[in-house]
Amino acid sequence: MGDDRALVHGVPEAEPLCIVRQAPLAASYDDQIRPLLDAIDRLRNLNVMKEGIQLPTIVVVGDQSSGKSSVLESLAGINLPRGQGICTRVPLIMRLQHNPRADCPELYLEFDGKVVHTDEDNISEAINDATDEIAGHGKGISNAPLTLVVKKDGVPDLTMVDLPGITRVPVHGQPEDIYEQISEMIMEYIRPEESIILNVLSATVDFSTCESIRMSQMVDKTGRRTLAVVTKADKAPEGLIEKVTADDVNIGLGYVCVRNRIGEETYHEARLEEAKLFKTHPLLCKIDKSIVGVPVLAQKLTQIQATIMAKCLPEIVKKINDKLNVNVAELKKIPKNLSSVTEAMTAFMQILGSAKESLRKILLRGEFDEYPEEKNMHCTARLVEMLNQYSEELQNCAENDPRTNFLLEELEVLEEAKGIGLPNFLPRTAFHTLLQRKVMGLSSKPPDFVDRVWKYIEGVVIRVLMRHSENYPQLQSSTRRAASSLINKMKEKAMDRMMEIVEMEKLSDYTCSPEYMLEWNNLMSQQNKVMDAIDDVSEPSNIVLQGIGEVDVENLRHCKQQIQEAFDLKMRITAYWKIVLRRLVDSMALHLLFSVQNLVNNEMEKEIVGELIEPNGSGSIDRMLEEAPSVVAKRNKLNSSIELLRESKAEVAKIMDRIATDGEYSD
Ligand SMILES: Nc1nc2c(ncn2[C@@H]2O[C@H](COP(=O)(O)OP(=O)(O)OP(=O)(O)O)[C@@H](O)[C@H]2O)c(=O)[nH]1
Repeated sequence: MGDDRALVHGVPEAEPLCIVRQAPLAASYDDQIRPLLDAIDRLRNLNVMKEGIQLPTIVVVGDQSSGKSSVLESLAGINLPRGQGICTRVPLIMRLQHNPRADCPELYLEFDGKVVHTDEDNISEAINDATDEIAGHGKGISNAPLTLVVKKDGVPDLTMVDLPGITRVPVHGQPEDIYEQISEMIMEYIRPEESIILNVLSATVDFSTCESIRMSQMVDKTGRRTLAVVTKADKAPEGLIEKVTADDVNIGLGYVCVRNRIGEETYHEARLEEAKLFKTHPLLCKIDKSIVGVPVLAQKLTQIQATIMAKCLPEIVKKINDKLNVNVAELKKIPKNLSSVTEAMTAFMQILGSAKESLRKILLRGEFDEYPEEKNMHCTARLVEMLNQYSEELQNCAENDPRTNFLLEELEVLEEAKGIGLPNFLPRTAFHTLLQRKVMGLSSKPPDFVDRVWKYIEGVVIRVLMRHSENYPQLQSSTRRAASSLINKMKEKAMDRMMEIVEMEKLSDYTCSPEYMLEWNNLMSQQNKVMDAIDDVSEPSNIVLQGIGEVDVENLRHCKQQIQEAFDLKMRITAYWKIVLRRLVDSMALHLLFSVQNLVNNEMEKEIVGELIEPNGSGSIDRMLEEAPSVVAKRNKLNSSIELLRESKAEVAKIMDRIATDGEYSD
C-alpha cells in the first residue's frame, strides 16, 4: 500500500511495468488521448447520459469475488475494499489520471453533489462510508453512482465503471431479489453499443458457467466489445493456457491473465511477483507474454478506450445537437407566462381560434395533417361510415322484411279496413295502417344513431380542445364542461328534429319522386305470376319476385278473396317504403352536416366564451394568469436540459477543434 509506482514508467528492475507509457501511442498520449478522455469524463460529470446520450465506457463485470476490485486496485495502485461476499454495492466510476508532476497522489470521491478528499491509506474506508451513505448500511445495492478520481504518477489514463458482482444466492441481509437488481444494473451499463465489457473471470472456475459471461453474451454475442481478465492465475495455473486459447466463450477483444495483490503485499511487490510468476512458473510461463500481466492489461485498455472514444465522438456530437434542437423547439412551444388579463384573453382567443380551425379541418374539410395516424380523428370519413351503417340498419330491420308472411298482413289490414261502399276502391286507411306499423318498427333507429354520432363528435371536439389548451390545464375542466354541455344541447336538437321527421313519416304519405310510380308499375307487372302460383297448386309455392325476393304463397292458396287488393297494397307500400328509408337517411345526413357546421362556426365559441369569461361563468380565464405547476416543471426541466446540452456541446466543440488542428487520432 502507498506504493505509487504501481505502473510507473522508469522502474528499471520491473520491465513489464513500463508498458503503459512506452506504447506507440505514448508520445502523443498527453496531447491527444488525454484531452479526449477529459472531454468524455466532463460529459459524464455533466450527466449527459441522463439525456439518453451514451458515452463510451469500460464496464467491469464479474461474478461475486471474481476479483474485480482487485483488478481495479492493481490498475490504480490503490487499496479498494476487497473480500468475501458483496463489497461493491453501487456503480463505482473510477477515473484514473496519470499525473507525473503531482508530489503526492490526489484522491477524491464525488457523489450526491459532494466531493470528499481522501488519501491512499483511507480510500477503502472512504469508499465504504460513501457506499453506506448512498446504498444504506445493509447489504442492499443502489443505482446512484460513486465517482473515485485517482490522480497519480504512473496510473493509466482510464475511466472504468465497477459494478456489483453477480450472485444468484442472496447472502444474509441481502434482499431476495438481489440477483434481479444487480442483473438489471449490469444490463443497463453493458447494453449500449458504446460500452466495452471488461469481464473479470477467476481462473479457478469454468468460464462457461460464469453469470457474467452469460450476461455479456446477451448484449454482445460475438464478443466484439468484450475483453476478459483472468484473475487468480496463481491459484489455478493448470489448464489456464488451454482455457484462454480455446476461447470457448467468445471473447472478441482477447484475454489477459493476471495475478493480483495478495494479502499485505505492496503494489510494487505484487507486480514483481506477477512478473516472476508468468516468467518462471512451469505452466504459466508458456502463455504468450502479450496476454499476461497487469501492465499489458492497462495498455490494452487504454488503446481500446482511445479507439472507442475517437469512434464514438462524431455520433455523440450529432446526438447532442439533435437533442438540443428538439428541446429548444419544445421549449418554444411552451407559452410564456401571462401577466395581464389582456394577455390571457389573447392567449385564450388563440386557443379557441386554433381549436376551431383544427375542427374545421377534420370535421368539415377532411384534412387530417394534424392527426395523420389517428384514424378516429379522420372525422369526415368516420361520419360517412356511421351514416352507411345507419342506412344498412334501416334496410335490414327484420320487421320490415317484405318476404315474411307475404300478403298475410295486407289481407288482415284490408279485412279490418272494410266498410260499406263499392268494392273496387283500395281503402287509404289500410295503407296508412301498414305505413304506421312500419315506421313504428324502426322508430328506435334514428335516436340510436343520433346518440352514437354525437357521442363520437363529443369525443373528437374534447380531444381537440384539450390538445390546444394543454399548456393551460387550468382552462381544461371548464372547457371540457362547456363542450359537453354544448354537444348535449346539439344532440337534443338533433333528436327532436329526427323524432319530428319520424312522426311526419308516420302521419302522411307523399313524394314528388317519379320513382314511386315507376317502381310500383314494375312490381305490379308481377301480379299474374303471383296469381298463377296461388292458383296452380301442382306447382311449387315458392316464387321469386323482383324487388322483393323469394316468397311463399302456400298460405294464400286457401284464401283467394282480396288477394289482388292485398298484392296492390303490398306493392304500393314496398315502392313507397324505399322512398321513406332514403328520406330518413338523407334528412339525417343533411341535418348532421348542418349541425356540425353550426357547432364549429358559431355555437362552440359562444358556449366556451360564456363558460370561461362571462360574469356568471367559471372565471377560468383569470386563472390562466397563474401558471400551472406542470408547465413550470416542464419549462424548468427543458431549460436545465438545454443548459446541460449546451455545456456538453461546448465541451465536444473544444475537442473537435483540436482534432481538426492536430489531425486524426491513431488507434
Ligand atoms: N490468489 C489470488 N487471489 C486473488 C486474486 N485476485 C483476487 N483475489 C482474491 O479474491 C477475493 C475476491 O476479490 P475481490 O477483488 O474483492 O473480488 P470482487 O469481484 O471485487 O468482489 P465483489 O465486488 O464483492 O463481488 C479477495 O480475497 C482477493 O484477495 C489473484 O489474482 N490471486
